[in-house]
Amino acid sequence: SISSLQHPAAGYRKIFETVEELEEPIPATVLGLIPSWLKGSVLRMGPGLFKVGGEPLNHLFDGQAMIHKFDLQNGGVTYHRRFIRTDAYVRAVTENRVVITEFGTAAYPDPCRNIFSRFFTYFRGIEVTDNCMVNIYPVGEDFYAVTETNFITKVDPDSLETLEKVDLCKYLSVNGVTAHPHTDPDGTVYNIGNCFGKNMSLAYNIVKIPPAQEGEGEPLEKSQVVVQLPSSERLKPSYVHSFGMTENHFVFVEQPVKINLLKFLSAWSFRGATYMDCFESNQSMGTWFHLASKDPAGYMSSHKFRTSAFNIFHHINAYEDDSFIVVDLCTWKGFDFVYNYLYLANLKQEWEEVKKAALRAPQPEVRRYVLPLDIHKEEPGKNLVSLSYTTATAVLHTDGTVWLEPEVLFSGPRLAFEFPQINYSRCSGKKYSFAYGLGLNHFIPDRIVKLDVQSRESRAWREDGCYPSEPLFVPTPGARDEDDGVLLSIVVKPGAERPAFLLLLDAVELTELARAEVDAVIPVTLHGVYRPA
Ligand SMILES: CCC[C@@H](CCO)COc1cccc([C@H](O)CCN)c1
Ligand SMILES: [Fe+2]
Repeated sequence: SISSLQHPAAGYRKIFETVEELEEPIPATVLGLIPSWLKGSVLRMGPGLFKVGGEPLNHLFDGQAMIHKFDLQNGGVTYHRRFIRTDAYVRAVTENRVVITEFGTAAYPDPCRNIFSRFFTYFRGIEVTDNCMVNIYPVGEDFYAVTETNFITKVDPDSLETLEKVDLCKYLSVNGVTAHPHTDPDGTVYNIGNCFGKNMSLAYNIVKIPPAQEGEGEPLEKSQVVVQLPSSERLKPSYVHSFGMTENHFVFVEQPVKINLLKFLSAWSFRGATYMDCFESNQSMGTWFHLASKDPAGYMSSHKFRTSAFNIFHHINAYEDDSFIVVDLCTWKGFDFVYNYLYLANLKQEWEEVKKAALRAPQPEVRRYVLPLDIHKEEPGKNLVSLSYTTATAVLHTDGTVWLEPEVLFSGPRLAFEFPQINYSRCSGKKYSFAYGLGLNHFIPDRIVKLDVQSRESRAWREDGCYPSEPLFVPTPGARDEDDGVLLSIVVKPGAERPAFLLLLDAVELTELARAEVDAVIPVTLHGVYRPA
């Protein structure tokens, strides 16, 4: 069965190894039939260089950013990839050492500098990284490759050339924004980010970038902070990876994984400090849910939702039903930071070791939380959720907080449904039925999963020795059904004659339509976007 997938050969190591960029796109060998309407590009970001100056980069999120593109047209497919010319990449390659501190790897002091200049470098803060290896998304007519800091990089989605490094601090008071923005049908882009501003009590800013107007210049010039949300702890804001957005509300889940600002903002980049060193777990707060109205934008301070501790990276979807907000999440139970288990040395161990390490990690679970909007006239102690189709509960306490208990939509021993995707243009912020995800088996990606969030049934695609990526859903033009479309995933099959392919699955049955094989290994990719031709 699916749950007993084993990887004794440890083929997964291959997706964490350095590859070279391509000078020109290469042709793919297509097996099967690509739907004639499927014309466009799959664009994905991930780490491509895992070693600098002979030294390994330590963490999954340290590798230097590489952009990947599969072009589909007239049934033919080509593959291209380039390193993004970030400061982090260019300076590392030029100086043959890690110059910019990455998420889990500290910059090496410049051996050529004398003791005095090294001493003063010691006292300047770390140069924030622009290593945009996490996602790529459109803002107006432009495409940006991003990480979660204040630097985003404009790229050419056809040639894959690096165009411009943009500092969001020029436009917004944020220290960074997530790699998971939401986009309205009109093209308005929303995001959330930490703001280590003046009094540090308003710690999370929701930002809005208006749609591109003809001849109106740079949409980023017109971006603005629309909501400020308070931090549960003044000097320790939570790490935020994504957020929820319904038709009328924003949902922010404040997790007990905190950024220690005294460490993060400290003047000195103390010996070999990295971003990972600045995290700590709050072992008592549990997890808080915050709501804000969208238009007019405003924080809803009287809605204080509390539940037990979990890590949250990816929201699946959120929507309003009656006077409730339904929030579907990929959670990891407990306050221990899941990223502690994502060091490359861990992920590249023998399979038995990988399984042992995952035993101690937070356990994954897809959960549905239901937040009541009307909580004033109710008496404490009663379950306020009256939606017929969910067992999630919400109980008002005498202190004015509302305690939430979830409904579990998917759970398996160290089997995560992660990197969730939906039919976004049709269902984002609305009641929906289907979520597609990457199945992580003790953190190793080895399945593509479809979850029916109504029936709680799931089905999976897998193949021996294959390691897929996050699946992107592309709706069939003019489709009637929500799941009428194609799933696109980059699959690595180490040792095969053509060791990587773009897999095209029918999204209804998860049956294979086609695969476009290339004579190249493709390292792990985190997130991406399908760009119709
Ligand atoms: C102390 C953490 C600071 C926050 C930014 C401040 O808002 C995260 O900063 C980074 C830095 C480097 C790579 C990343 C990756 O995006 C993570 C995984 N997606 C995040
Ligand atoms: Fe993510």
